[in-house]
Amino acid sequence: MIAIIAFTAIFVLFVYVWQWRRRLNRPFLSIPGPPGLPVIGNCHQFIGKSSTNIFHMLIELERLYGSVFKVDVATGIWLFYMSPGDIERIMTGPEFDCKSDDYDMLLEWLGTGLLISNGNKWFTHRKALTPAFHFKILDNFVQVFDVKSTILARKFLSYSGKEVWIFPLVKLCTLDVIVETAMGTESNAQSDESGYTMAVEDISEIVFWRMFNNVYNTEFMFKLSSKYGTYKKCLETIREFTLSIIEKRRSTLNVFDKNEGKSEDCNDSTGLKKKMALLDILLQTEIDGRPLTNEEVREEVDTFMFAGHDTTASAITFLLYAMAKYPDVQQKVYEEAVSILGDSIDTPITLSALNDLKYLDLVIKESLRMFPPVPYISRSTIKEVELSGCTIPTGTNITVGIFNMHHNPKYFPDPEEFIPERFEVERGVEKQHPYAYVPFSAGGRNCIGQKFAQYEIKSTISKVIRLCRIELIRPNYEPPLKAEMILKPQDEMPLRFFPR
Ligand code: HEM
Repeated sequence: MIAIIAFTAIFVLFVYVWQWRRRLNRPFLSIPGPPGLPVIGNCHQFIGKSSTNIFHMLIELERLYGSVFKVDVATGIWLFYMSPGDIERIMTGPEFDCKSDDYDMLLEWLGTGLLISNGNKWFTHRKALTPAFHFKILDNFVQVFDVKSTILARKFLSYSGKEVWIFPLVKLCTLDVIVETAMGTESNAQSDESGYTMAVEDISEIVFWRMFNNVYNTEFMFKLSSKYGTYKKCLETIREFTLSIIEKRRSTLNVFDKNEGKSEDCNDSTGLKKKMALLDILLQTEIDGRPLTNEEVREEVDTFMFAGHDTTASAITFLLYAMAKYPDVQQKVYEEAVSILGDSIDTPITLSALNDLKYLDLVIKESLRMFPPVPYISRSTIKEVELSGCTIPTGTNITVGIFNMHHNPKYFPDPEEFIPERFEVERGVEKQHPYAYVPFSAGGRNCIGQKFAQYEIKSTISKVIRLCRIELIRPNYEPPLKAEMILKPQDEMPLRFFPR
């Protein structure tokens, strides 16, 4: 009797789930995608897969199904878009302005900082924080970029031509930069080997693993998993580091107040504080008619620390690799850097000199095309929308494949060849479709740190290249890639550096 009741209950549940999933799938019938199983959809295809495997699966799915496809993750359908027309719609349409559910996995770490927040909170914070990236402010940061990249270049040379795993070293450098600029706090991560970057590395991997693993999607199951302990430890390390930075800056500002403004941070003739840090805005400005709470400050600091160091580290790492792989490009970058900045690395760099490095601009663009630091971004529809001939219901998760689009031969002929000249104005590759090349995203939710990143990358590369000649560890070495939230070299990118 009990067996019959249990069997009937399971059967009813199965029919219910099956019907519910049929309704869920109905709007997307015209969109192609890999065949799935009746109740779990494509979930089983992601279980046990590493971030490298998942990245390759997404590339393969695009090859099989084209630039629009779906993946059935049992609790919903994920739509993937990889053509410029659709991406223009998604990046500029207010109905796509909301971040998708998978960003929820970041909530405990980043809170609702600028990257994840939506609606009024996002709008007011974005407006208040935009001045922290004003041209005049960036001008003050160039000196920090310069000092920190000199330390990095000297570290590379200290390996005397032996193999160096550059990604961890570059991350420490970009961490120093973001802490000393945006947070206005002295940082020596390159000499003190901060545990922060390792914690970010581990937590990013865990968060990505959860995004594609439906079993551990729920809090309850995640807490039972073997990764939960590491996750909590990482959070603790990150939190401790962030709070110490906020505390240090608060004390500096208190001293500044007591000295009635007589400090290194005095106003200059433009009326902007000479070293007004993003953190100062967070600590001193009223948003929505009130100061930010400690938790709101912490969320933004965590957000900017992460978004501002891991992305630029990825960009610089792949650029150094590209120059090692293409010695003729490296030579041209070197010659331009010496002709504009001189060969003495002690001469301070200026923003206007960086603007004159035109060939380096092309090389950076090409590297961000081939290796976009943010390979995928996700949104959720806030109302029913038409996209690519399909009516998409409210609350559907949509992923934009920046990496895939940047490698599409239709928009970038010979996409696997490194050709900086394709970005020359006369060739007009960017004009062909303005949304075919979007390493910093576009529209209202584009990267607030784009200019900051571009100057930091330019400053770092022009410094390293004037001090070092870069070589691959062996001819034709190709780094295996992994894509979590950030595109990374799976093996930490080994390269060799020799003095000029
Ligand atoms: C090469 C370096 C960088 C790249 C390729 C990059 C790329 C991007 C992309 C694609 C987005 C959109 C993300 C999404 O929609 O989910 C974004 C957003 C963002 N980026 Fe960057 N980023 C870089 C550097 C930086 C830096 C240096 C900072 C801070 C100093 C920064 C801060 C942010 C923030 C706060 C957002 C969220 C903006 C918003 O939603 O209003 N990024 N970035």
